[in-house]
Amino acid sequence: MSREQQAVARARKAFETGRSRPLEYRIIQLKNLQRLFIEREKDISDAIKKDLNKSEVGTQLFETLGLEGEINLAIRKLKEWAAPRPVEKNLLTLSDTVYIQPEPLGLVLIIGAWNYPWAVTIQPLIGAIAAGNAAVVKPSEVCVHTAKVMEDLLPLYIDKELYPVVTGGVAETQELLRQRFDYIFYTGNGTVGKVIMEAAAKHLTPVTLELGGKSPCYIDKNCDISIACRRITWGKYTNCGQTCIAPDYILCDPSIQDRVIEEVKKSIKDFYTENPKTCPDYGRIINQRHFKRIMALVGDSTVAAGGDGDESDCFIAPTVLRDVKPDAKVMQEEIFGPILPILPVSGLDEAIKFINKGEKPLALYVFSADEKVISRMRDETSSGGFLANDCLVHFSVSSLPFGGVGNSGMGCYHGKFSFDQLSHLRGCLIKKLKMEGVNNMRYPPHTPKKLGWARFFFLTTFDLGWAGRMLLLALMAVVAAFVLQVRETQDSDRLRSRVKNSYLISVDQTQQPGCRNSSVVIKIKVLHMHFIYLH
Ligand SMILES: NC(=O)c1ccc[n+]([C@@H]2O[C@H](COP(=O)([O-])OP(=O)(O)OC[C@H]3O[C@@H](n4cnc5c(N)ncnc54)[C@H](O)[C@@H]3O)[C@@H](O)[C@H]2O)c1
Ligand SMILES: CC(C)=CCC/C(C)=C/CC/C(C)=C/C=O
Repeated sequence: MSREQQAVARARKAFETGRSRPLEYRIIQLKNLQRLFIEREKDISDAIKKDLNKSEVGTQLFETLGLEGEINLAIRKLKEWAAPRPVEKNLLTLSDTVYIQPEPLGLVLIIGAWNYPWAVTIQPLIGAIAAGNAAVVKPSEVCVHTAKVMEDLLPLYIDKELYPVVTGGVAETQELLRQRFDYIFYTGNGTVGKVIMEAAAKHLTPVTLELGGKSPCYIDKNCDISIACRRITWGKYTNCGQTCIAPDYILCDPSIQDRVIEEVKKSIKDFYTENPKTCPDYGRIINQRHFKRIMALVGDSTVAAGGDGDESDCFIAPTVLRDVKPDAKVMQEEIFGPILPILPVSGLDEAIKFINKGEKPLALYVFSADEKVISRMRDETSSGGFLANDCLVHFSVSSLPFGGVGNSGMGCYHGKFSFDQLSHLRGCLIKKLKMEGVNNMRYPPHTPKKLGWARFFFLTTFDLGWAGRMLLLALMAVVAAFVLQVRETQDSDRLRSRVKNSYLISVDQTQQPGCRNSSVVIKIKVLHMHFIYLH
């Protein structure tokens, strides 16, 4: 058996023991993971410094802080998320117990990317643990030092059989992909995303694909350009542009292009000093392959700021390109580096048209003081996430689903969305072996009269509204009081047992059953009614 097969087999066996299921066990694992981030902060940031030249504070701000928040949330909410979720009922199931019971999927494969190696690998793991699964964790081999730290540290803190770390590159990942999983959660580029989906299809394994793409950023004339550019500069050059939701390019009116360039340059200086190369908060390109790829994108456009690089140090200066044409090299792929092209457009209409010609992006940014501009941009385009007047911060909001649409991915996570994504939401209906008469309408022989009853029971909906619900509650209270009184005052055992067990809905229809639009009078004689949920 290969190393990958062994890890998968062990994790599957551990899942089958059932120990990942109790909520207490999940919470212990989450707390242990929390402890890892507190106790091993230095190991984590030293490795990321070597991989991506992120500062210690930067690593906490962009990677571990969010993870700690997600762990806290999962611990606090787990009981609520994992509890049965009562649902509305129809007439036919009024006396049944009807609910959604989240259950673990089984064994999950998590394949992480290199650009935020902890955030994008451990955040799905938090969801997998919370949902009661086992999970094989495959960090990106591109972050050599971080992958090693993850491989060394995770088994010291969390159940190493349930949540093994498998390191390696393409060959190892493909060996993993030949195994059977119950879910695959992949973060990375779309080309590999297709490889993942193909492998998953062989076992009918469902997938989440967290991909990337070109996230547009429209700056309206009607906005505070200085503030807009400060926020865009932060969103673009954080982690040297290697952020899945970084604003990829700017669309703006030609009349504000010069001002935008000046303001971006000013913010670059404010954030990263006159010499970003020596600034501890300015990152590096992950490797020389990506360095060459990014530098080659600049060639056929006009540089307005930066443009220089040092291959030996994987340094590329924060760069702005002006008057960029849609067919320029930099517009043909996700940049994933510190290059910010500006494409002049005549206004909102042209910006929307341009965005809609491309693939659906992971994020879409609009800067405007005009709410109508923001609404039009939102309503006339599609993207994984949508932000007005800021960049990136939606990633930090656990109550928002994070994920792509179309070419930018499928599925979503964060907070409860991670829990739901990695759970099976099992529909449950618990009936009693009583009231068999009600079922006659569905048993042969099928007749038009029975169909009429079935129509009524299936199609009648309770759209009571707030006042109606209050009225029904009051009615139930009266009924309950009546039942109690009956129980107290009637001595007869015979009568008492009849009251306890009877539950009758009698229906008088003013027209023949089977006719549409029949007006219906329902007389409810309820003596023992069990509502799990009254929405
Ligand atoms: N949506 C998100 O949340 C998100 C987050 C981070 C990055 N991204 C996107 O990821 C991309 C950058 O990541 P990347 O793809 O360069 O990361 P990467 O090279 O680290 O690859 C990601 C994972 O895929 C595996 N892999 C690579 N080639 C493979 C193959 N041929 N077969 C099987 N597995 C293979 C790697 O081992 C790695 O674990 C960008 O497009 C970025 O936008 C998206
Ligand atoms: C610090 C605040 C407010 C937000 C963090 C935004 C950010 C840069 C998150 C990282 C997003 C991420 C993992 C992207 C993947 O490529």
